[in-house]
Amino acid sequence: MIIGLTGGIASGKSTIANWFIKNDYTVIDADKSARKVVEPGEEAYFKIVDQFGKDVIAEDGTIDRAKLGALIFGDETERKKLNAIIHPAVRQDMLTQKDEAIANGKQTIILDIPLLFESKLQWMVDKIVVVYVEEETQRNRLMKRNDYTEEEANARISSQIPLDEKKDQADAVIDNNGTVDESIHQIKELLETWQLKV
Ligand SMILES: CC(C)(COP(=O)(O)OP(=O)(O)OC[C@H]1O[C@@H](n2cnc3c(N)ncnc32)[C@H](O)[C@@H]1O)[C@@H](O)C(=O)NCCC(=O)NCCS
Ligand SMILES: Nc1ncnc2c1ncn2[C@@H]1O[C@H](COP(=O)(O)OP(=O)(O)OP(=O)(O)O)[C@@H](O)[C@H]1O
Repeated sequence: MIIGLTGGIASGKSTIANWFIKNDYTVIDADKSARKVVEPGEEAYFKIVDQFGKDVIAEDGTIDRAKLGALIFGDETERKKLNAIIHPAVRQDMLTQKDEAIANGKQTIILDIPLLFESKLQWMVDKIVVVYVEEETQRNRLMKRNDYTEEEANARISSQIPLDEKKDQADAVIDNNGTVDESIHQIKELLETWQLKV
């Protein structure tokens, strides 16, 4: 079964995904693919420099993620331009990894895709799990993790579909407002219900 693991920025997807990885499940991570496809020399790298200028190149030649983030979060037009460059490459990379996992006999494959709903990728998965937190908790965790100001956190949160809306479209919801242990308990219940084998 192909599971789409989604949620919002800092809602706890990686925390849940790490539990799956520790328990030998196959997890394919869209954020990781998004980093890989913009490495120097990749097609998307050149397109980004063409589109956003040389200012977004860091001293070591890689894309300066903080600079690019400052340009696109809070500006929908710029964000759409970046998405149009990166998303097709990310999708292709994830599909390749998924096919490899299937060829290797994996029973359950978890696609960790933050923008599953925004990018309308429901077709890629059999079931959707949303990692949910209330917006205040999300903002606080994001500010703490990334050392963002409230304004920086809000720009990122408001560039995504609200978690309340995503929750309503999920096949299952992990409520991550409580402790990590409480969330893990919910995953274990889900594994039982859906009979998910490694
Ligand atoms: C703008 C970039 C360079 C900022 O990098 P940074 O290291 O600060 O953030 P990181 O990549 O770790 O993303 C953190 C989270 O931000 C959110 N996010 C990232 N990109 C976007 C976007 N285009 N729209 C809405 N939310 C986004 C996601 O929840 C993601 O998990 C980077 O996020 C990026 O390249 N974004 C475009 C690609 C993309 O959409 N990635 C998300 C999954 S495919
Ligand atoms: N149940 C929890 N209790 C307290 N802190 C938590 C909990 N779950 C996650 N966190 C913390 O909140 C932050 C965000 O979690 P995590 O990195 O897993 O989110 P994410 O959804 O993967 O984020 P992103 O989309 O930005 O990659 C991290 O600092 C993490 O340690």
